[in-house]
Amino acid sequence: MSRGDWRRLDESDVRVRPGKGSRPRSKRRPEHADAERAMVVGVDRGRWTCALDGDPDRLVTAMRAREMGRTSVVIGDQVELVGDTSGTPDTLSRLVRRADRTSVLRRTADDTDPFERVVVANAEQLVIVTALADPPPRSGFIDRCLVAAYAGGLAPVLCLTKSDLAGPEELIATYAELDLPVLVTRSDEEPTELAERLDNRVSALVGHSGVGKSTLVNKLVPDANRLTGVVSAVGKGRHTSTSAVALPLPEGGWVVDTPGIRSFGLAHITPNDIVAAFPGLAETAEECPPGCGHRGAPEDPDCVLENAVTEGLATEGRLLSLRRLLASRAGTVEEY
Ligand SMILES: Nc1nc2c(ncn2[C@@H]2O[C@H](COP(=O)(O)OP(=O)(O)OP(=O)(O)O)[C@@H](O)[C@H]2O)c(=O)[nH]1
Ligand SMILES: [Zn+2]
Repeated sequence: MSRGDWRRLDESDVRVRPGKGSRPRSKRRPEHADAERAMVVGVDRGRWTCALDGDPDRLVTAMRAREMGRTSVVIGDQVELVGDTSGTPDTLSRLVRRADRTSVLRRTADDTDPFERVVVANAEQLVIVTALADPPPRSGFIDRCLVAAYAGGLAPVLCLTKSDLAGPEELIATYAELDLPVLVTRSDEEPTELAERLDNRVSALVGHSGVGKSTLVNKLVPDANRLTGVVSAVGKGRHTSTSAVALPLPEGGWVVDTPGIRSFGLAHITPNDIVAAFPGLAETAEECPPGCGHRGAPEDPDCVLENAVTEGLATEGRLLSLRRLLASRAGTVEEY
């Protein structure tokens, strides 16, 4: 493999296989039997802020050990630390291992980075924050978030803000066939239902600027501003507002704010990745010709997904919703 090919490999695909040959020979590193588990809650220029045992009161700053190679470490990753894990200012521990991920959220390639990167790992939910007005909702954005969630292994939740300005009925109807929990909030009321859904889970929040995401985060995490500073400062001074941080919820669990993410990387996602998140339709898709895009005529005239509807495995609306998502991945739906 050439150097260029290595760069193209997403680091999350690289598995460290601890075979006999790779066992460390030095007695000074006896497989890190004393390593402590932690969750990554902040990342800033080569320093990782980690919560030991996932405890927000035991934050430690770590640097990556050389043996980690190119393995990427992002917010939400479960890692193992050795060395000084006291968390005392100006101490650094060493990050020696990263667990396999249960979910991934990728941001798109852009001018500064030509590769799609995982930016949040292991989040259980993706909360798509959309204002009902000011700015107006864009179903293209919601659809692309849904695709990223389904393909990355996160359960999507739709949070509709600013319900004092417009009603949610139309959007609720649009997504009625997707088993998508929809929560409605407004800034003059407490987001109780949302707080319950986030309780004791790791959830990523995404939304455009101005939709009221900060307003929500401040209600969910009363100390959010100070904590953002603590988590992302990591002993290096300045706080970069574009890096994602995980903020601890008062009753347990974390919300990951993603200020730097404007769009998700969907280029690597195949139609089958999306269909797999649709029980009933996924089984029928196995009867489709190889490489089927599942969008029906004219793009995929031999697609047999309609059979799922005639056989009662899925409703017509559900199939249409799936096909709308497939189209949004293909980039034929208006971009946001
Ligand atoms: N009418 C109304 N306005 C709201 C509501 N929630 C937030 N706003 C207003 O909408 C504007 C944007 O809110 P923010 O919470 O800053 O939105 P954001 O999504 O974090 O935006 P950025 O900070 O730019 O990322 C502010 O002027 C808020 O006061 C709401 O429920 N109803
Ligand atoms: Zn098909």
